[in-house]
Parts: sequence; C-alpha cells; structure tokens
Amino acid sequence: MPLTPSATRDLLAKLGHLPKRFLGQNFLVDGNIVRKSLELAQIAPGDVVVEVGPGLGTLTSALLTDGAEVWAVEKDRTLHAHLEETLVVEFPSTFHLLEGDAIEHPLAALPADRSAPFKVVANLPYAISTPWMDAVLSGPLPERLVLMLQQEAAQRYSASHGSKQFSAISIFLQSAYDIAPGHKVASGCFYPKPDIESYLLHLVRKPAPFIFSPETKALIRACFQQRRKQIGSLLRQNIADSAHVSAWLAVLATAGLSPQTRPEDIPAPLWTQLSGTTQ
Ligand SMILES: C[S@@+](CC[C@H](N)C(=O)[O-])C[C@H]1O[C@@H](n2cnc3c(N)ncnc32)[C@H](O)[C@@H]1O
Repeated sequence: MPLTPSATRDLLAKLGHLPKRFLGQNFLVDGNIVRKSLELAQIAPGDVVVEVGPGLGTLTSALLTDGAEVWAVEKDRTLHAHLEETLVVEFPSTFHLLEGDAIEHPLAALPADRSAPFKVVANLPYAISTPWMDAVLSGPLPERLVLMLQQEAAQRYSASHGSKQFSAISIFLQSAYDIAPGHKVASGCFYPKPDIESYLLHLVRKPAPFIFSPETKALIRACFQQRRKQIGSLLRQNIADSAHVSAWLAVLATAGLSPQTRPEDIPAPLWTQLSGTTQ
C-alpha cells in the first residue's frame, strides 16, 4: 500500500481518482503514524478490528498483515472497488469490506457474535466524526479506539468541565472511556495535506462504562445548546415532570452545585448520576 505522497499520487492517477474534499479524503502517507496507530491499539493476531473509511487501504493492509480480522466500511465507490480488487483478494478470510455510509453502519456490519471484544482503528473522515462517535456510544462498545481526528474534535472529546470545549459529546464519551493524552500529527503525514490540524487520540473502555439512554442524551444536548443558561431553568424548560426536576437539582445540591450553575460547569460523572434520576 502507498506510503509516500508520490506513490499515493501515482496510485490515485492510475485509478483516475481525484481526492474528494467532502469525503475527507486525506490519505495517510507516513509509516510512523501507521505503526503508532497499531501500537496504541495493541494489535495482536486474531484481534477483531473495525475501520471506518479504509480509502486506499494503508492502515487496513498494516492491520491485516499483523493478523487482525478487519471489518471496514467505505463510502467511495471507486476506492471500494479498488480494495475489492486488492486487499479482499489478498486476505479473503480476514478482510470484510462493506460499501456504505459509516453513519448507517458505524461498526461496518460487524456481526454480534464477532463483537466481543473488538477494537476500532480509523483515520476518520472529519465531517462525520461526532455523529459516528455518538452512534458507536450506543453499544456494543469497542474495548479500545485509536482515532485520527481533527484537533478541534479531539479537544472537545477530552475537554474537562469548566472549559468552552466541554460539551454533550465530552460527557457521553468520558462516561464510557478513559482518554489518553493525544499526539499532534503534522499535515505532511497526509496526501493531500489537510488545512486543519490533526490529532491521534487513544481511548480505552472503562471497567464499568456508562451508556446514556437516548432520552437523557437528548436532554443533555438540549442543555448544551443553551450553555450560557442556568441548569435550573434549563431543566424546567426541558422536563415536564417537576418531580424529575427536583430530583436532578437534589443530586446537584449534594455535590455543592446550585440551580444557577451552567451546564458546562457540571463535571461529567455528575451527569451520569443525574441521568439515573430520570429512569
Ligand atoms: C481521512 S480518509 C482515510 C483513508 C485511509 N484510511 C487512510 O488512512 O489513508 C477518510 C476515508 O473515509 C471515507 N469516507 C468518508 N465519508 C464516509 C462515510 N460517511 N462512510 C464511510 N466512509 C467514508 C473516504 O472516502 C476516505 O476513504
């Protein structure tokens, strides 16, 4: 698989394919980043791995060569066809490739009987990273994820309460995963070079991960859409049952937080307790 900008350019020319910006087609061309991704994911022979957007197959071929069983979903028809003719032929029993959208198939159609345990390794198309992550957090949960992300998304996912980046996705993610400090990745590691900063983030599932119900997720999202408002009025505005509102406020009071607190100042672990009061 191509690992230099010129080899990538040549392969794209051979395929008659121009990288599509709207599909986030910035292909990895740096062997160190590929190795680092596999190392962080602790890939061992026999591991089941989901990949979103295999593209020209750079990460995919390293995963397959290291003995992983890969389930991948690629939206681009030309790239999907190229992989069908190359890696699917080379690894017929360990490479499972789906042509489709990762938002509809966040785990690349990984069957339930192959999903315990599994990992995710992906150089994500940046436009879908948060909706895809949100879909993955509905479970079954990967034990480990190594993700190439836009720096801004990586900061949002790992943000602490009290910061501007702290948001609903920070809460959902941090309630299920421990997030290791990420690595900044230079734009020269991709072809074509992206005009945004990239970050390699590494997430490890918590021993007792918390999955929010769809109703509680919607409520938390509604609170963060008006993040400058006070939690007391946000709860009254979004919950019809006043007993629920009182129960949530009582949990906050136990933690020393008043109804005047803003959503961004409530720590992630408290939101999981608040969630319990609605069930
Ligand atoms: C950043 S590139 C990564 C390519 C390759 N994995 C690499 O590291 O070189 C993102 C890939 O995701 C694919 N893609 C974009 N949107 C997608 C979607 N909604 N579902 C599945 N694949 C998608 C693109 O076609 C592209 O191949």
